[in-house]
Amino acid sequence: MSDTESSPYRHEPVEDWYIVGEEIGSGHFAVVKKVVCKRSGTEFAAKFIRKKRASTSRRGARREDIEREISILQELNHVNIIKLYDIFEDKQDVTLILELVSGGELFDFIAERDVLHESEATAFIAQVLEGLAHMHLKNIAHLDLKPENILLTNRAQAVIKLIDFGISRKIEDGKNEIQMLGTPEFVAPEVIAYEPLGLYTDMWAVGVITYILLSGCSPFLGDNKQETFANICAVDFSFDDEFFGNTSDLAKDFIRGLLVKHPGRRASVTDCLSHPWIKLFFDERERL
Ligand SMILES: COc1cc(-c2ccc3ncc(-c4cccc([C@@H](O)NCCN(C)C)c4)n3n2)ccc1O
Repeated sequence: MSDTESSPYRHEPVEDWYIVGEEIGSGHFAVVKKVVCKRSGTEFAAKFIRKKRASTSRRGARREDIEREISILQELNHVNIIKLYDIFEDKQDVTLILELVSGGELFDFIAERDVLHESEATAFIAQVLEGLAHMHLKNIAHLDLKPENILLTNRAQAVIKLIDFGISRKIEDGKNEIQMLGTPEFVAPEVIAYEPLGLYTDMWAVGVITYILLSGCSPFLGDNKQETFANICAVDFSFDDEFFGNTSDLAKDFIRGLLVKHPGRRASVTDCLSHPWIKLFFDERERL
């Protein structure tokens, strides 16, 4: 019996239930399209994941990777994490029906603004931390956190949504021997050193993202991947006055607590949520 026939996913054609629209994005072995539910008229995002056809093929996603991403999405339920509503499967794709997020990527928001005010940055980072806290409580690490994988519901009072759980993992007994690579600019030293990854690997990426939000610069980016990796392993970063001259000491302290080589000494998501720089955001939200 083929995988398709025995799988628990819906085997009707997606097109029977959804009007498939424009492509809104793409990732590894997947394209994301806007779709409209024929019955309700509601818009969703559909992630069409191309399946590997033969074990020797280099194209397509492995079944165990698809099933792992689905299992992780099914376990998560948080306002800052993309919601999974339905799953279809046919001969060539597994298709995830997901909530549609219309404000684009944080990456583009930063590019348009160059730098953000600290209050804007804390508003984004606090929500990333709340989504991560939900994941880390379930021992799930994202492992590919970067501005392209943080979407905004709108550009005004933006709610952020974490996406792309394609390399996410359940972390058993605090670490995982998986060998994998996220995006060079955002990977932690343990990823480069092929040492065990953990929830702490996400926290390094939060430090890099915060640094970028406040300065428009990437702390470790070199002229090539090797140089970037060398900068990361040396934890070679600084708060150049040209970009951080007006940044608070609290913000720099928050970043310093995350860009720490030893995973055991790196700030956890709980440490970050109680950091004074982030507490300012929550106190303000309480007050309003
Ligand atoms: C759950 O995993 C994913 C969800 C999505 C997703 C879900 C809902 C949704 N609403 C709007 C969008 C959207 C809008 C613009 C660009 C992208 C995205 O493809 N860019 C992310 C790039 N990333 C995968 C490196 C996605 N999405 N994307 C995209 C990739 C994923 O791996």
